[in-house]
Amino acid sequence: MIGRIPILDVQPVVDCGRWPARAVPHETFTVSATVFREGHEMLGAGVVLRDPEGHAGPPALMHEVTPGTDRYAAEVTPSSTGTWHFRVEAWGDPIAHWWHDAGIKIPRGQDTELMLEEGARLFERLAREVPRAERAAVTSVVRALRETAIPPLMRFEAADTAEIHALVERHPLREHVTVTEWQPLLVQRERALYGSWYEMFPRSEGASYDPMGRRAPQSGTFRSAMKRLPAIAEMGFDVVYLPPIHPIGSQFRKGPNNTLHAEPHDPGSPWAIGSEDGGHDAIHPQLGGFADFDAFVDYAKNLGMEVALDLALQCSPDHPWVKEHPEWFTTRADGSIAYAENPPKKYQDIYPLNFDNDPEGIYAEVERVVRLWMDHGVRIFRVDNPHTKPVAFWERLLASIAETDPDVLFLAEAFTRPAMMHTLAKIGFHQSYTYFTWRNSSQELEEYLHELSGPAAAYMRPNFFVNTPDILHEYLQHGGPPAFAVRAVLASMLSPTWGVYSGYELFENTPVRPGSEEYRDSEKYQFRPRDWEAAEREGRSLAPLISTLNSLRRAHPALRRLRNLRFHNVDQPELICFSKRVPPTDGNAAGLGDVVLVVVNLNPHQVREATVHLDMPALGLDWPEEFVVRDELSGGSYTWRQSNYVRLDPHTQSAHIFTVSRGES
Ligand SMILES: O=P(O)(O)O[C@H]1O[C@H](CO)[C@@H](O[C@H]2O[C@H](CO)[C@@H](O)[C@H](O)[C@H]2O)[C@H](O)[C@H]1O
Repeated sequence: MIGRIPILDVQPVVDCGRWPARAVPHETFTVSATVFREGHEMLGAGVVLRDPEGHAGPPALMHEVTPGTDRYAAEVTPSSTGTWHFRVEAWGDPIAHWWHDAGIKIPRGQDTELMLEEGARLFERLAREVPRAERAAVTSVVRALRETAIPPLMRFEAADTAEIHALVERHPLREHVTVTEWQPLLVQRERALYGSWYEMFPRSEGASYDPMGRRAPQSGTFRSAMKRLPAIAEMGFDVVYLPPIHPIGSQFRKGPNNTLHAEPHDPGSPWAIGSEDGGHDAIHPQLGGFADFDAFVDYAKNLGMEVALDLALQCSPDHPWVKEHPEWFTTRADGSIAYAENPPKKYQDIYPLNFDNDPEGIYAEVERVVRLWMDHGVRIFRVDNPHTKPVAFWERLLASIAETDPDVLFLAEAFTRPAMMHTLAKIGFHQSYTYFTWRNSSQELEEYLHELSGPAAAYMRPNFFVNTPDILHEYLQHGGPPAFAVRAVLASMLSPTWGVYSGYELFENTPVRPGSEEYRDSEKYQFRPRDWEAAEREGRSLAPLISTLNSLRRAHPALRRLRNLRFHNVDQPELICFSKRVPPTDGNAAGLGDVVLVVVNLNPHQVREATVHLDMPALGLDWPEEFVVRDELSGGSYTWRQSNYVRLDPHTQSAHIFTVSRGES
């Protein structure tokens, strides 16, 4: 049944409530619904949040988003992790109705005494419902409405003050209260939404590699890779993500630059998991043992970082599962097993698992493997190609892990069609890789970010990697250091979670061949030691900018959110302008809260100038106001207004990152 006051189309509700909407603690989000009623009686609506212990808070009053649309909205903020619920309540609002009618009739002398007495009775009812401390204010309104010695308009005005409106807003007199179903809201730890990721191959750190091939290369180890961790922490990263660390197969091992022939000393792709040394539950002997891995994880933790591990469910032909469980693979008519593919890419060094041959056996083994790494301190998994495995498998695995360990997070690396990407997020993946690397123009970025920060943000959280070992976009290949700076600013300011694959800070930009997005001499197939210190010493490093970006993200709560992203108009297509704001939480209505405003020249070669036209309310400002912007990259301060001139030269500074205040410049 529809209910006394119709409430329709409640948002955010994911697939009719089949899966919960998501948030992190203290993340404010909007609940909206279409609410209306018969006739011209007035109504009120509110959102009630119920915490994981079952305590429901007072309704957050909803307001009509645009007059005449019947679409109401309120912002709510869960305070802790766990399974919350929310519902929308609507009610007839007789006092609002009386205010409206009395405000028209009394000044005109129509039904004056009748209207005043009806008002007095409504406030009498209200006096019985408000908390004791507020009662006196209400009864004084009742007395004033009945004070016949005073002119009627003054009696009405006594009931129409800002204080009384605020009191009624806090404690509305509600009739015909109608409620929706409780809708699920899963509140997960902050890192599910916000974090800075750094991808590194531990085998490259401390490796020796002679490009002339005179000496056999030597792998780095967890112990040598640990030496790199302080510099990563120094750049402000929160998560160190390691590609697979397991033994690597030798059959069909790939050689340098993805060739199909490997010399005996070639290390192979880390994603070709499994050899006689073990499979997904083992560590590559060249990296060290479990004690070394544990030491790496502990050291990262001491530096304030978490270690994320790759979960790539595939096997080299030498993986123990191939011998022990031949039924887990698809055998062809000639007895062979087809290699894996993600068309047009060919992975000749690995076999895919067939999840339908022994679903229970594979499930049990994968859960065992995941829990084993969890026991070694891994609380984040980057899942390789989840879209090539059954969705139901992931839903079961992620639910089972969440039941015992809700802090364990999974990032989906699924570059595929929207239906699959969105569904993986809905069924439990905490984060998703995105198409950010391929969105470079202002129009592409705005359209894509509208999608990600709009309704999809209720269940899908983007991770904006600027590059990966597989993706060196042509913008980086041809744009020089300014292109690297631009993309780092965009990723770190647009998305609460962003990531960098090592070498980015050294502006590595050589593709294996023209037109390819693969790196030349890719670390996927060979060791790649780098001289980080020399690069920094000689000013050939983006590390200082990355540190600044990450420290701004830590200092500004607005940057740790997604749903608060707003774009502003610029009269030059190669400039983009956007802002993020978190309003004040201390009730200081005059304060702006935390506001960051970013302007970027997307052209890495040429100066661009433009006028930026700001959406002032999005910044918490009135249209005619002047305000102060401080550029956190250059240190300069300017007085700005709604329209402002901007000039950005990629060879000196491609972006302004402004913090906004009403203070002095
Ligand atoms: O298929 P994607 O583009 O999403 O890439 C991911 O998965 C690949 C397969 O695991 C992985 O590819 C790398 O490992 C393969 C197996 O060893 C190898 O054949 C490929 O040449 C190598 O690129 C890719 O790195 C990963 O991001």
